[in-house]
Amino acid sequence: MYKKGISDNTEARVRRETATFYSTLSLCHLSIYPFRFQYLLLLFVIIMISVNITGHGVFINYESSGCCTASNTIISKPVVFRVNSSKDHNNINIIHNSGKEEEEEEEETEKKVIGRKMESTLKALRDGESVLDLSPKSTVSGGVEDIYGEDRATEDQLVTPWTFSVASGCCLLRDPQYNKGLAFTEKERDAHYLRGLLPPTVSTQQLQEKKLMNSIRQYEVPLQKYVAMMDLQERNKRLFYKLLIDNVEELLPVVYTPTVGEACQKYGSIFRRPQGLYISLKEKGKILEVLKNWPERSIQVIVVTDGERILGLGDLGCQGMGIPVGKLALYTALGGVRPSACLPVTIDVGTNNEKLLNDEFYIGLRQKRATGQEYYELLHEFMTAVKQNYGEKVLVQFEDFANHNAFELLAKYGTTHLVFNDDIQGTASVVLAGVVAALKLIGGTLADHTFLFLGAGEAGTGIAELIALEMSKQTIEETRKKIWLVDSKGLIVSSRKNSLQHFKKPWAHEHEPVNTLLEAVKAIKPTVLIGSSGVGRTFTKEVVEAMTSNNDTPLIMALSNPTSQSECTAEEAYQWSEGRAIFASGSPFDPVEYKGKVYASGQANNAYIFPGFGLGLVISGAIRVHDDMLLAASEALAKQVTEENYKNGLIYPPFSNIRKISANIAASVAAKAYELGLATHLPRPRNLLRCAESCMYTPVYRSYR
Ligand SMILES: NC(=O)C1=CN([C@@H]2O[C@H](COP(=O)(O)OP(=O)(O)OC[C@H]3O[C@@H](n4cnc5c(N)ncnc54)[C@H](OP(=O)(O)O)[C@@H]3O)[C@@H](O)[C@H]2O)C=CC1
Ligand SMILES: CC(=O)C(=O)O
Ligand SMILES: [Mg+2]
Repeated sequence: MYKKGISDNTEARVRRETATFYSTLSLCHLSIYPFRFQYLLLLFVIIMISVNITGHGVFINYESSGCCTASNTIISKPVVFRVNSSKDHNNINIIHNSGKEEEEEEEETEKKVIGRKMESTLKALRDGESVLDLSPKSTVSGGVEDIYGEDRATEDQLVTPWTFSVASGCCLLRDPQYNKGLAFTEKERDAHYLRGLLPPTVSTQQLQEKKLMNSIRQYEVPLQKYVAMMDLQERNKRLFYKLLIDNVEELLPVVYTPTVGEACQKYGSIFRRPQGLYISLKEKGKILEVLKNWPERSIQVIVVTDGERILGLGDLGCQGMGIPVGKLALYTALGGVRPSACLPVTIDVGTNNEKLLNDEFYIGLRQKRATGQEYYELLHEFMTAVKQNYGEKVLVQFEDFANHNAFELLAKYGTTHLVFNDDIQGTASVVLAGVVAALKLIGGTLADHTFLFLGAGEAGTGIAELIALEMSKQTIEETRKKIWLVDSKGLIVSSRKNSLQHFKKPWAHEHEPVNTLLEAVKAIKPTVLIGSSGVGRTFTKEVVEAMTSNNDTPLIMALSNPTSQSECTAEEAYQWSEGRAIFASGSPFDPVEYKGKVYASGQANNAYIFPGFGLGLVISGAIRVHDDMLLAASEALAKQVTEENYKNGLIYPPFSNIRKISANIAASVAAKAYELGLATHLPRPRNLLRCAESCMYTPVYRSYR
């Protein structure tokens, strides 16, 4: 209903916005003020045209467009504010279309009132104070506070700071952003033409949550739970995020690894409605237009995959979409980035997965993967269009690309865009945090330990590099010597140097060739063993026993996802090490009982890092990612591990605290961005932690007038 075209020219945009405006407001309860409405409508259309014609680039979508009728913020005519909440709080440009002298005085008063409200809110933001009005009285349909509530707190783009309209009737019930289902009050049912469309009961969000959790728990098959959660996300976003936040430990394995892996494998069959943008070779030359088809304008985080290395499941082509969708759900639930600022993207250049190519339900391009120039041209067009459409500060997270492209894309766009590779950098940060935390249990400093990796790809070499960087208070070449990696051809040693991919070369140390992991463990005698091969059950009994015979407390991290690809299970790690191993894994395992003692293992997953990391970039307005920010995130995470966690053998804090953890990570990342001169939201808020907390999206229902 809101999408009327994809053309980017001014005329089409005005047409589209005008149509949007009509269709939205025609559903509102504006008939109470018929006169005013027509007058406002006319003024609004004039503003839209003048603003577009004058090239101010103002683009108001249905969500942020509004009228004053439902508001008590004393605005009697449309005024469009250009606000940069970060750079210059006093510099609020007001673009209006008055020209009527008799209204000027009234307008001046309005501007002052709104200006004062905005200034106080911005000052609160700057000082790191809460700007949230989470009282049940807060409204969607009116009030400057709403605009600067957590939904908009991280924005520095154009806003209309009074009301934004919400559709009525069936349209409202079908709009997942505003739908509250049975929780619409009697008053709202009257005001928004919902009478008869809902059964008489008025529910609370808490009761809805209880009911849904009950029904999700009835499903025994994880994929059914996944589909139920996706259904909810498409029906009622606030309830979806409330469930996810309040039941994070239970639902993370449903919307994320391991279940998301199975969902991607079967995505063709379970696909219902688009959850993100599909950009295929067919869209070459038109990617900017495709981006404009997405209903949200104010995007802050994009997670993009080309589907070639989905978890440890290999090439799933276009069906990899489940990954960006899942990662962004975590950006919101765990990191507080508002859902409308998140955009999942799948780049479809074909697939080399024969099974999918022959699957009649496959949803992607039915061709072999494009490579070389064709591939890089499409990616380049995408990266250029992203910056053009969303600006310099949109974060692009590369996810689950194969390593032959991942390193190159990161290096290429790291200097021109705000990019982050979760598999290389996020994983490195979370593992470094775990290792640093584990030092309390296994003793020594980082430099005292010897590391052996099974898997020398994105995750393996990314982690190795960050550990080396952390230690490189000495020289990095020296510290690298304590880190060894095994790939599918055995231990990476200097005699293999000529045939190695570039990212493996720094790890080719002097040593005779070693073919197997077990031989490598015996030869290198690592104190820390990290699995990032994507191949399950490779930490065999012999390997774990060899680690245990060399170390009192071996640190064993089986990072590969999903659970089927984990290098060993928690049960195996504790049994084979006779309860001595400190164990963490990429996908979660239930606690294990061994000889009367219960062992709870940690989840070494980049989900601890990327949501808070991204939030830190957003609140500081960072324009580039720097390795020191990864170290800062890692340190912030390690600091969240409590004595009690250590006592239980845990090297990560529980996910149930993830919002607090993310806020701390965000504050540290933002602090580093300011320190490095990479932040653009100036002046720097005095209290970054409070600022981060204030900006986090909270999915409680708003009341609508
Ligand atoms: N827990 C977490 O947060 C994360 C977990 N992961 C998981 O880590 C795994 C790997 O990801 P990533 O590094 O990006 O993948 P890559 O494809 O980049 O790397 C895989 C590496 O494993 C090696 N390998 C494959 N099979 C074997 C084998 N049988 N024996 C020894 N080495 C082998 C490959 O060797 P070669 O180069 O010779 O082919 C390659 O070096 C995946 O399962 C992924 O889900 C990834 C990111 C985050
Ligand atoms: C967790 C993650 O990013 C991966 O397994 O690829
Ligand atoms: Mg990944």
